[in-house]
Amino acid sequence: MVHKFPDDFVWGTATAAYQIEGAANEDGRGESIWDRFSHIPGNVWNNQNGDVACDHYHRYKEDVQILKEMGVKGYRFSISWPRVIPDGTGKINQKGVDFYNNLIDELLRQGIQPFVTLYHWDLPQALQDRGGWTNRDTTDYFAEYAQQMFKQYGDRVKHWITHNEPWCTSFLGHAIGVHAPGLKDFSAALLAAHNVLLSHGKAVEVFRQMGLDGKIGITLNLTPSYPASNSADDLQAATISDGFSNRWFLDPVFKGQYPDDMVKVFGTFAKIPEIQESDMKLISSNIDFLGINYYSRSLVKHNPDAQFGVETLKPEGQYTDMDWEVYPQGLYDLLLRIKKDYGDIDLYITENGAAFKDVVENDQIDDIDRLNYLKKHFEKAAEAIRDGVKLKGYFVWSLMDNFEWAFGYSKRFGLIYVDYETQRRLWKKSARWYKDVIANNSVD
Ligand SMILES: N=[N+]=NCCCCNC(=O)[C@@H]1[C@H]2[C@H](O)[C@@H](O)[C@H](O)[C@@H](CO)[C@@H]12
Repeated sequence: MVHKFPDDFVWGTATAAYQIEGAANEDGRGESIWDRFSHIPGNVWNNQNGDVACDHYHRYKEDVQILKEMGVKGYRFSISWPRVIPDGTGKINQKGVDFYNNLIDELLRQGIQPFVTLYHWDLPQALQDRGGWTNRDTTDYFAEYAQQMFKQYGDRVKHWITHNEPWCTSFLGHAIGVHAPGLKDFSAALLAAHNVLLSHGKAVEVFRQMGLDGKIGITLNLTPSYPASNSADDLQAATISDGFSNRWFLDPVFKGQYPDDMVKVFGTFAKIPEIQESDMKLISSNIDFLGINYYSRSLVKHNPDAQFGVETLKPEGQYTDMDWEVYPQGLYDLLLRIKKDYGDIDLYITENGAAFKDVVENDQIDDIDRLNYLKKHFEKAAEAIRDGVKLKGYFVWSLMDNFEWAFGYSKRFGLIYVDYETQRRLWKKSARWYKDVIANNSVD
């Protein structure tokens, strides 16, 4: 069966600064928390780091040429805050600003719409030294940074994403500790989450005040949670899992309040952040679209000995190299749920993709697992659009293999294979297939 997409559907790919740029100590770039974190032995697989990565800082024209050949309509990338404002506040680094000017102009020359993420986890270390996201002042520094970026690029960039995955920024970085800055303090994580959301609201306010022609939103990683049975305990476990993964961020952004049930759950063992009068109004400032990063689902059951009384299961089925279950139905269910519970707002899949082990034979990479993963998820996206969801675009994670955070370069998500020894880019089978999907605007 052929799944057709709307004529103006934005097919694209996504990347992030720290994962692809390299040039970590070049042209005035300041240190980020990921530079610091990745250089501490033990934090990243094989003690790898983003010092060079895909050398995109020097190879961006070649990479934009690949985007052009792929026929993408949009390209989602992030700006490295410490590359443009090395100390996080104050002085601008013109060479850093020029890099993104050149990248944006190159994309527009090739007829590709830039979708810009302001924060994709690489906080300037100078701000971390003052408390980072646990310091409320950082929300003002973020608004200052956002204003500068709107001023520099707002004439050409028409889609802005304030934050990428506040859940990861907060919980992986401040509670679980596997991401920068590597804290293991749940109260700090809740405070960080609040300040990240508040900084989002302040950036939206600045964007509106500047009267820019464009749209602004936020990207949330959302994980639909399913109960292992219909028992009251398992249903409650799924509700708590949904609260932790999804509603802790969706409710403030769209309803201007934290979910009561989760305030009670978290309040039993952590400090709920102090909320000032205008905070929730700012956090729930009207946005133009929601970016959704979808990878997989959670299947859960009640277990009194597990965290929050929730045990995550590993059902039979196919798993990616990240050990994430392949579950396309979760994308459909998630999209319909967002529309039902949070409103009929424009949606973009700002990330979806899969890591599988790639084998190179005669410069060919037959990544049929990744191709089939994408095919199944595209089909579910088409069904959601058919059933009334305003899905406006889909960005595959990722354009190319890159630095996969604590997994280093051991996990490959790219449509394009990167040989890190030579920096050669090789089209995988999935990339050639994606080019055809875009050309036909349909999945067969
Ligand atoms: N509840 N819960 N669980 C949350 C589980 C975290 C899932 N990881 C992501 O969403 C990250 C996102 C990131 O933007 C990108 O920079 C990463 O490279 C990809 C691939 O890893 C994905």
